[in-house]
Amino acid sequence: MQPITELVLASHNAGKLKELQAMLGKDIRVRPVSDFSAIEPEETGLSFIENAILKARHAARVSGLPALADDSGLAVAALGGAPGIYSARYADGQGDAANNAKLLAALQGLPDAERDAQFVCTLALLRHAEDPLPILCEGLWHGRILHAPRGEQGFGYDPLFWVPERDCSSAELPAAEKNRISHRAKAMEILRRRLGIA
Ligand SMILES: O=c1nc[nH]c2c1ncn2[C@H]1C[C@H](O)[C@@H](COP(=O)(O)OP(=O)(O)OP(=O)(O)O)O1
Ligand SMILES: [Mg+2]
Repeated sequence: MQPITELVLASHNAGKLKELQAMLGKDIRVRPVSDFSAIEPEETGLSFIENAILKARHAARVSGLPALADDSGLAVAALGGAPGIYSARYADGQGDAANNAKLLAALQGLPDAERDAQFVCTLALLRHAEDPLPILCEGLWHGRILHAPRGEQGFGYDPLFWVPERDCSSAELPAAEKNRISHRAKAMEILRRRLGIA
């Protein structure tokens, strides 16, 4: 396989872009898809990986570059895996604070033992828009949903996600530490191996 030296990151999420850039930027020249197009493709897939592929395909098409997409979310056991692939749209597009408030309300009164959750990250890398064999990677990060937000780092659901192996919320982890142990870090480790830049 031809080595990849430049790629487009198929995300419009600033927090995610920052993490992906920090994880890849030293080895590969990365550019956000917003350099090429402001259009966000509709995430019509029924799985993380389908949505990752359709975002990467769109970015490859508008940029002419290899494209990496991340489709991720939070799966809460007590909610049957919700919000899952709908994590970004959980509170109907009103943003992170509304998503977090809705999640806290949905779990109100549940004890810690019933608040298990995992972050899911899927990555899809397409060498070009018609790539018939995308590189697909996934990473999971187990934790628990807090009763109130904690911490200022990160983005999305980080203030509500308790990280048992560090005894803090994921919004209390320094960025470099989150980037070593998160769902995204685990998926990225697999990708790096596949690309031969491990
Ligand atoms: O490390 C994380 N820490 C906190 N929250 C996270 C994380 N990783 C994903 N999440 C949440 C954010 C969003 O509610 C959803 C992803 O939705 P997802 O569609 O993949 O991304 P998005 O719409 O924000 O940006 P884009 O699709 O342009 O990449 O999961
Ligand atoms: Mg999205």
